[in-house]
Amino acid sequence: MGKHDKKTGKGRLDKFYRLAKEQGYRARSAFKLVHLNRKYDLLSKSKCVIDLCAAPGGWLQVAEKYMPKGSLIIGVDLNPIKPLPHVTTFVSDITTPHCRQMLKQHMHDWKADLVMHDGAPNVGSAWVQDAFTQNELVLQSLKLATEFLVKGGHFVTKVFRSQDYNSLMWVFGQLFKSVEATKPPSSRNVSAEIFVVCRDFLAPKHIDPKFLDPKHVFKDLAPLPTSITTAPTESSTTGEASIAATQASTSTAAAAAARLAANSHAHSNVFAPEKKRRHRDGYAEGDYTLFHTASATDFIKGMDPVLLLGGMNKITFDTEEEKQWLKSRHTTPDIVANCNDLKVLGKGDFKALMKWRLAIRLEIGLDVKADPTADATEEVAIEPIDEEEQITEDLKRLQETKSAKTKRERKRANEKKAKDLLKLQLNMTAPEDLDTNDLALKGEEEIFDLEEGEMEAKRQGSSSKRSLRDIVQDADGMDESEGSESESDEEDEEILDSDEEREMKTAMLEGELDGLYETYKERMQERDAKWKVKNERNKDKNFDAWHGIKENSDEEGGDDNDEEREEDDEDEEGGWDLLQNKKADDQDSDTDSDSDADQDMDENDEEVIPRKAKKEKVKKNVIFEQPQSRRNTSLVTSLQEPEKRAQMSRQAQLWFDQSVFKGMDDLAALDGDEEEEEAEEDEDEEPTEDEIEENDEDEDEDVEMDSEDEGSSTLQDDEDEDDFEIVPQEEEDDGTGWDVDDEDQDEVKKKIIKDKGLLTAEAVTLATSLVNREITASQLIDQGFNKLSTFNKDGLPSWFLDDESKFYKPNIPITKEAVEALKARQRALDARPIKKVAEAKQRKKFKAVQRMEKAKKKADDVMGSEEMGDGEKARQVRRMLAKAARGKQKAAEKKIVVAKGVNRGVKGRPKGVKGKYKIVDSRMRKEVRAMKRIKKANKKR
Ligand SMILES: C[S@@+](CC[C@H](N)C(=O)[O-])C[C@H]1O[C@@H](n2cnc3c(N)ncnc32)[C@H](O)[C@@H]1O
Repeated sequence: MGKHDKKTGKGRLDKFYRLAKEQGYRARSAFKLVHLNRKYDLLSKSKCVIDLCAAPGGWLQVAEKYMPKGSLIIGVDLNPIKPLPHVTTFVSDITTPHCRQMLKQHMHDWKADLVMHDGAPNVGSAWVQDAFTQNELVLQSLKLATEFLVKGGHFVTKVFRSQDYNSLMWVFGQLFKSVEATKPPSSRNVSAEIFVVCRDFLAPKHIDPKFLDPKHVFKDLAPLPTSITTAPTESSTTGEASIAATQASTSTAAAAAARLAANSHAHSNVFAPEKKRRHRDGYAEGDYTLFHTASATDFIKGMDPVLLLGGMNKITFDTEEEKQWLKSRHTTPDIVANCNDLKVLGKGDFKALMKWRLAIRLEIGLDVKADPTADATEEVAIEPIDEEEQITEDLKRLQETKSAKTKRERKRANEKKAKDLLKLQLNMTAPEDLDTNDLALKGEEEIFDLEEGEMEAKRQGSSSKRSLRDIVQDADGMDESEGSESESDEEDEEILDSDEEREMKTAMLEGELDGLYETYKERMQERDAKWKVKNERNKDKNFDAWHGIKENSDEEGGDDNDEEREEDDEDEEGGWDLLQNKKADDQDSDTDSDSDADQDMDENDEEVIPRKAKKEKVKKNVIFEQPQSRRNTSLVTSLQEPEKRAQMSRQAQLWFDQSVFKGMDDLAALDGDEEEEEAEEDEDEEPTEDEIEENDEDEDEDVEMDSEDEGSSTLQDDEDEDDFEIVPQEEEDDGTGWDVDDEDQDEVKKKIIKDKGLLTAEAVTLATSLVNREITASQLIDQGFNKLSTFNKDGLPSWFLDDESKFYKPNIPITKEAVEALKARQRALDARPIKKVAEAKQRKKFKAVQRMEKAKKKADDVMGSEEMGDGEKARQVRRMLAKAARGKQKAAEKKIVVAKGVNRGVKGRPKGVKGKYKIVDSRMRKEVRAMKRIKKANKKR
């Protein structure tokens, strides 16, 4: 623990500290005398100087330096002063007669021209000597000065500003002609010290001793106690003896406490010790010491330990009891050190002292440790409540928990739904993968029924992951079991296990899912124009230009196309259409039973429903509630509705579900022509029963049909049926196909490659390997026959095929070089605006031709001239042609240099300007600009 922080306040090692070091002074305070001497010229005329409180001898050094040679310089201090040349020093207390004696001895009846006093209670090692206050010291030094000063001599003293400062000044004024207080620049601002320079000692014959008696000069000065004791605390249980002792010192303690209380910094000194405070108000009244001690008893038993810590310098352990505390286990060496020097403590140290105080107080029984458990018991004491209140409380709590749980679950479900929807939109999942709950997105009826199904499935303890088909089947079973418990299990199994049933339901669900997928596609299409492009690309059955020639050869291609068509047909039949067919079959076969069932159903709504009839009813429930008029119609008709509805947006569904639209079966009728057409197209896409039959019959023929005819073949049928004039569509060709036998196709592709070059990295890679003979054409063709070229799409749903088309394609090797080459070309293309470049080129070319024409004419003239010789003519013509070929050189730009300031009027090339230049005057430039502005403004008018 250092006494001062070397970076702040008093401890700051400032420039005078360094200067003193540099100049060999023993203390930085030497500069104070240097400055005083500079101001008052005290030393040069002095032959004898007494320095009171001179250690370590800085002032003595200065005196020796500035005083005339052979002067008598005497220094006295409590501390010994290292010998200095031409300086006499001795150790003494200036307040004692010994000092006076010694001075007399050294002065040999001489009188001093200057008495200096720079004394202060020692803040270093001599704390014990701090019995004197600063001003007492001053008065003592003045006393010695009056004794040893010559008439007209000077007295310089250090004073600390306080309420007694004026008294001191008055006394000085009585004894000296001139008294001046000053603060030399070397005196730190943080210090309250000032220097009083008393010049021209009057040397009165008789000086009233009262002038130099502190008791009279400092009238209100109360004798300062060395120990300050505060009144005992109420809780204190000290013995009678200590009370008596305390009472004895009460008067002095009260005075001291009052002084301490006046010092408003005391508390802040403890709570924020890092903040150095100035004593702006000077010293507390009657307190002229800088060092205060307090006994440990005061601290431990006192009422305001913080005030004590903030105002005192030291805590002492003098009494027996206090010495016992030193032996306590709580009194660590740190605590002792802290007590020794309170002024240097930090917040942590003060805290530690306060803790220590508490511990000692507990030890000696001044305080009683509070029982935390007792307090706690008191705090948590709850008044008994009656049973009813208890129940209400419990219920409330339960409700809160339940609602929180429901909220959480709902939130989770919503999040899941949103995620699944997103997945579906991003094509990351198939509608099939969705939870039945997610079908809420597709239509109300479906939600209701399928959720019911799933719930029932759960109830029955079926496996957690079940397909929709299972759920629907279970739903069937459920209703049956609900409707008639008397039905035998065997019968149930008969129904559920029926292959026909299963197939039908599978087909139905697949149909639904296809429908949903179509809706999704439409939504995507609406939203994203790019999707359309992608979709169109995906429609390309050849995948890409590199699928091989299999699909493009006439024979194979024909087959393949037919296959595709068949696949398409089957796709169309798959799911929804298949379901329709099956249903039609069912209808044929089960007409009687169905009609019976229908009848039964109509008649006995509430009664036990016969098996078949119930089954039918369940089916309807699963799909959606139909209007009465439609109930008796076939399932084919009934299932068309959900698809149509599924194609509607959810908002539209809600809209048309309003009562106003009830009875309007054909919602398409409400839409515009466009939608009608769409509906018709849909119908086209979904062949009716008859069409399917016809298609089946014509299957063989179809297989043999050309690819060109294929598009129209089915359409032709439609045409017959629907009286539509179907314009056979040209086969879509984006030029990426690879039909080697097709002359025209080949031409088209060649043209594209010629115009645009190879457009894909795969193409460039393959072309490069062909050119470099790394692969032959036949090898390339052979590679076309791979597992990917026989992609069997039978029975695969369209969403799957769409998805597959993205990834199910041959992996054509791509080289880095090919990619780089393409990129470079693209960059080059991007870099130039093609049209403008072409135009510029043409212009350039045209001008060059014109120049050459001109040159030719001139050359003719030259050749025709008779004045020139052949050699000269040849030279002339060569030069002219060369000039024409070179074209007009751009005239070198002229630099405009504005001459400003001193450069105005300077002639010749300006500094640092190369090439052609023109010097202009700034005024001229301004004028020209102004003219232009005016011209422009006039034009506007
Ligand atoms: C700030 S120092 C003086 C520095 C000195 N002027 C110098 O330039 O080296 C104050 C000195 O006063 C001394 N002092 C304090 N009380 C004293 C006393 N009663 N008698 C003698 N010297 C005393 C201290 O010992 C201390 O050395």
